[in-house]
Amino acid sequence: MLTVSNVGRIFPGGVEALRDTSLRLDESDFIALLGPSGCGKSTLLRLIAGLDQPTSGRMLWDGRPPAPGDIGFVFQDATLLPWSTAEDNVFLPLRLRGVSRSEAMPMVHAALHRVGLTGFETARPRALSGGMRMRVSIARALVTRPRLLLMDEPFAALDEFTRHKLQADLLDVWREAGCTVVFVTHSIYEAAFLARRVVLMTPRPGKIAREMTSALQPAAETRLDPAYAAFVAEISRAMQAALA
Ligand SMILES: Nc1ncnc2c1ncn2[C@@H]1O[C@H](COP(=O)(O)OP(=O)(O)OP(=O)(O)O)[C@@H](O)[C@H]1O
Repeated sequence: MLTVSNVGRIFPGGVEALRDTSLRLDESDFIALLGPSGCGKSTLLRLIAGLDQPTSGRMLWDGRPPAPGDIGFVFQDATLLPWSTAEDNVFLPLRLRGVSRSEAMPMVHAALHRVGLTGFETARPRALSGGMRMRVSIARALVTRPRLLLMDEPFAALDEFTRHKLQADLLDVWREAGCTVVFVTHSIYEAAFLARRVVLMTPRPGKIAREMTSALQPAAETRLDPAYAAFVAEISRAMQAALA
């Protein structure tokens, strides 16, 4: 889908956020960008989204470059419009593209259903829990049927129980939607649970230290699988070595 080729990003003022970074994104892949604060994860995600341009290197899309709606973005904060209902928040990206309300509603309701929010269409954000607000945010990103879903620490502010539930549900959503996911996280446990490929990044300057492939079949019960514990240990060792 996308080849990131020897990309660097130096910000005005001289901070080298990314150096010589290469990464391939395939159709239907699930990639975690894992590393400590400041290693350039968000910078790389913004470059993939086209929200920022590299200082050096190239981003090469296979076939046509993404059109509006081909990329969905989910942030740590759900960033919902507080005065709008769940339905209207999910409608927003379609409304901005000129889709009428009557044409959009079946798609909006399908997206809300996909994240388990049927029955909450007319609820406003303040009436929803943190996990439910994040579900609305994911539905809003899915409603345009993106080929690529970019997620920047979306579950970091949630409690552990809610986080585990959303992680398991995200795997179902990913399988159903068939899109490619790039998921930024600080958590080794989260990366090991979700991703097919875990990309380890290190700071100063931000770069990719190593890429690891998962042998797990991701599912809710994966957390109890000794192979999951072994993968977590393997990533921890690799991260320690990369940061040494
Ligand atoms: N717009 C900017 N201008 C200057 N420096 C920046 C800018 N954005 C990011 N940086 C710097 O680039 C480096 C990488 O930042 P980035 O946010 O990509 O890291 P990160 O791995 O996502 O960190 P975190 O996990 O804390 O979000 C950091 O040193 C950061 O301070």
